[in-house]
Amino acid sequence: MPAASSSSPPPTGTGTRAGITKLTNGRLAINDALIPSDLFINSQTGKVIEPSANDTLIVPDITIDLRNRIVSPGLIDCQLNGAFGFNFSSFTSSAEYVQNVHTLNTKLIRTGVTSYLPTLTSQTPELYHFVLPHLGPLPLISDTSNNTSTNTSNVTTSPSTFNSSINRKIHRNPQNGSESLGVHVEGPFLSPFQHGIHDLSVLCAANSWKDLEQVYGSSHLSNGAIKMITVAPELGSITALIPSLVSNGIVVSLGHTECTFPEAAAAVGSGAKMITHLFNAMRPLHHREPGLFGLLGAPEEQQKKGLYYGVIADGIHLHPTVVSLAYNLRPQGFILVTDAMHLVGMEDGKYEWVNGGKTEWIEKRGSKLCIVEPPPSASSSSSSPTSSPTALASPLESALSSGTSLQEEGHQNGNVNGDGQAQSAKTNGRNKNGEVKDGQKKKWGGIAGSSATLLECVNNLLQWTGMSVPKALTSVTSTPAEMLGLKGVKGSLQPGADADLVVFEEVEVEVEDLLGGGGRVKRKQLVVDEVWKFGVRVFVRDGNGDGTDCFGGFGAR
Ligand SMILES: CC(=O)N[C@@H]1[C@@H](O)[C@H](O)[C@@H](COP(=O)(O)O)O[C@@H]1O
Repeated sequence: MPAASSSSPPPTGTGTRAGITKLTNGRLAINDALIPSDLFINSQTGKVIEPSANDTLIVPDITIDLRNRIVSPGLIDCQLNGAFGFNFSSFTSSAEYVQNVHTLNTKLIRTGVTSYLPTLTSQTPELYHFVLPHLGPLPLISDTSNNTSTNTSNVTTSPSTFNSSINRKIHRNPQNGSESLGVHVEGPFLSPFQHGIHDLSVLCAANSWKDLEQVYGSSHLSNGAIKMITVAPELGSITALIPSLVSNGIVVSLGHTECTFPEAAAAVGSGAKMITHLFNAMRPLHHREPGLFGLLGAPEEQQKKGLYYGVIADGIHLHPTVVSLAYNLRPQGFILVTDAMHLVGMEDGKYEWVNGGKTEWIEKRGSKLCIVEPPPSASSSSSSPTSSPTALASPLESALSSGTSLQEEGHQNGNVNGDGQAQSAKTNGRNKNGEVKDGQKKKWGGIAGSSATLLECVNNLLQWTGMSVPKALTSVTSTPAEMLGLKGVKGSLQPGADADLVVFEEVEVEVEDLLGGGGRVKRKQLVVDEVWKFGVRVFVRDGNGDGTDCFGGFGAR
């Protein structure tokens, strides 16, 4: 583990080095407050530590003056499809894939995101089987010394063979950059009437655990690789399968759905606790059939286990006042997510994307991403899966009482007439612009995820609402950690938590008062100055060094 080098100022403590750093003169973001306090961290254990043990004051190897800057737990993104040119659904070879994931991790951490859920839009079973072994809380390493996570041979074996051949170890290595907390599989058990830009041909319904195993591979449902699954609760028997998912440590999130309120409530009763990008890719709130939104109307005492919801505050997906409204529905469940695609950090232009069984194109114009027709030079090609994705038609079809294809008829209770009665999507499906919605046809021009970083979303929230910095930070630190069952481990500055930290400089800007009826207002914005992973400083913003070392080497001193 790296220790302070000779170029560091002399430690203020004495004795042998124990890998302890004292961050002093900082303001710690804890709950809703910024608390002036020292923070002690241990680079050997990678944890935040108590300033004293057995009544003996801990002697730090080094003390760093934070000059009144803000110390936050590292940010957590629960929905990240890719960034910096790489999408998690792009698989060529295992070696290349592992390298691409590593590169993404080392870049992502510079944005303040120290852990995240790599997210896969609806894909073919073959793709899940190939990529899931590489995306879990990795790196997984094998028992044999010459068979590391970068060894590609594992991946060509069946998932069960793969699982039994490895010894799961999580490297707490700061050099790995941002850390996967497990995969978020957003699909393919989603409504064809709220598919957004997901490929209709791979959507399906699950009627048994076997259907889930067929899609993801049985080992990935039980070995921690999958941490979250987004499902439409009205499809097939997925609601009955939620308890099994939960007992395997998987968070069930509801989204891309036409569900009614009773269907949503039944799913929560079965153990679902999250909503995927609230407002986007779901039927809008109807005052006589509130659908998924009805869950947020339940009194707090009925939400004993808590209900959480992701919100994309990129300035494209939702109007600022809708973000503010979403926050006020249940602040303790509000989680900012990016839903970012590989176009984050890229120039404007058209980029390929593996969408289910096809190669498609996304165009970036400014911060907006849209799915577009392929450029004339490119042909929309099949990704040549080794077995046909139509094999999934059987669970999908058997989900329908009439045996009618979902793509033809839609969810029978999925839409609501003027009296709030559920009715066929075919007769009443309308999009939010009031236009008749067609669940079957690809809508060129549809929003295709975001190109925002999580910090940009935090800064938007600060700018639009004027809420306090620590409050905004809980939506990307302690709240997602709690939702993932990692309270006190991630997203926390309490002793015992992983010392994943971001040091922020706070700047004040004057912006248009979007929610207050015009005029100009002063708002706080955050800039990443430093990032620490497992107690080791891995990034320092250019020109912002304080003379002490940046051990990880991802950023300038
Ligand atoms: C990666 C992904 O699937 N992202 C969804 C997208 O599918 C959907 O089209 C969009 C807008 O949804 P809306 O038109 O319902 O607001 O939201 C998200 O970007």
